Amino acid sequence: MQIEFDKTILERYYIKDEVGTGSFGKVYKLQHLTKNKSFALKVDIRQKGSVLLEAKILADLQGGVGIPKLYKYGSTDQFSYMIVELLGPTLNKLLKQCKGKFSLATVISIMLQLITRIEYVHRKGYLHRDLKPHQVLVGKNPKIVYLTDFGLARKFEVNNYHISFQNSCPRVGNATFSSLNNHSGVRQSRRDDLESMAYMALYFLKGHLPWQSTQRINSNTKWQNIFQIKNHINIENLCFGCPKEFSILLKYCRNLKFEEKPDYNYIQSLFLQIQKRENLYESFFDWIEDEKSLRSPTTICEFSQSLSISNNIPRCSTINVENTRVGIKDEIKDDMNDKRRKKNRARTQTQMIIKKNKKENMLNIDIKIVEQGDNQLSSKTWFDESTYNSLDVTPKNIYPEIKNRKAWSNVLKVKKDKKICKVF
Ligand SMILES: Nc1ncnc2c1ncn2[C@@H]1O[C@H](COP(=O)(O)OP(=O)(O)OP(=O)(O)O)[C@@H](O)[C@H]1O
Repeated sequence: MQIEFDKTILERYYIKDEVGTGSFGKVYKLQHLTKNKSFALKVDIRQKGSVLLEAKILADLQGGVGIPKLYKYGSTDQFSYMIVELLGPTLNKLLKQCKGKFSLATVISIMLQLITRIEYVHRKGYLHRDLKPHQVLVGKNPKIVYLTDFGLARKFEVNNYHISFQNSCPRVGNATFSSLNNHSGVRQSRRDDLESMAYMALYFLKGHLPWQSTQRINSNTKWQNIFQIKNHINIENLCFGCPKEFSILLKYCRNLKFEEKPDYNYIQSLFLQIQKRENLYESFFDWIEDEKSLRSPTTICEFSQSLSISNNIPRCSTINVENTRVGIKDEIKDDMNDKRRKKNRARTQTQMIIKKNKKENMLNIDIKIVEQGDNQLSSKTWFDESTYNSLDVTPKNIYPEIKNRKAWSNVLKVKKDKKICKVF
């Protein structure tokens, strides 16, 4: 359908490009004729008034951080529309740009903001009911994420009364990120938004959810197939490879009662816990250019050594320990102010790959020191012999499962390019 835009909406604006399409309509970039200002125009071509309903909800939500500003809404003979703040790409688009996965630091930075957005919407008495990566967009400031598309949002609290429990309700929203209760026809409440949020966190970190399929099937079959997998998969298997807090979060969301107010601070604290433990940046986004360069590590040196072992090493495995603290020589430490020291530490990673060669009863240790981004101290200065000697790596860090310290009684020295690495 070709839209003839009404002059009364557009007398001061012109439409530049289409910036998105959804199931209810299209979104265009709108440019002011004289001022250098752009907006987004969301148009409901099916004339069902869904954009008007969304605009009214958005009007109620105005003032929250990460909630798009609403400028105007109304309808013409042909369509209803709203003019809102023009935002940047969706997280789904950014995920594709970042090769299908976000780093742990980025996932946490996103989730810390998203939980605040959801809490805000809930505080205003609304449920979003359709959370997915397409609905989260970055703003002009690419470090701020916005929650959008309130087309399916509804009140869960009217005159301070929580809506009543119901089952046999029609499913609402999208199947991939839907809560189990929504799949089963249970009326949505705050807990369902949070369960969707937990699936988003997993999706961002792993790049895929086990129930996602590229098969073209009708909507009903899709909902059913997804439910089958989502309902039967063990949470630990689903969260395999992610920090333990991801499974704790999902269990927490699934155990919330229908009317229960989620503990948003607790959820925040789970993510902050990971951030602290893994020594991650507080606000890190893979899609920001200079942060991208930080993500492409430069290998400074690699060592390999085989160690004869007679003890029982629990199992043959490869362990990649990232973000291990790397010691810095004292005089270099003195040169650095606190901020720089923190930055340098966060930008350096020691990766240790430990493989047990079962047949020969040998333990192969590969140590790789990588530096992320540029440092004021060049890698040559930084990684001299004494720096290697001060590597703060303990067997426990390297391989926590090794109980018998005898296996490590030998100090392992690895010589390569006249540099010495000492692993205690
Ligand atoms: N304010 C905005 N600024 C820039 N692009 C936007 C904005 N709002 C939406 N978009 C783009 O338009 C797309 C569709 O918008 P939206 O999700 O609001 O439409 P919808 O019809 O409700 O979609 P859905 O099928 O997801 O319910 C978004 O995925 C996004 O790419």
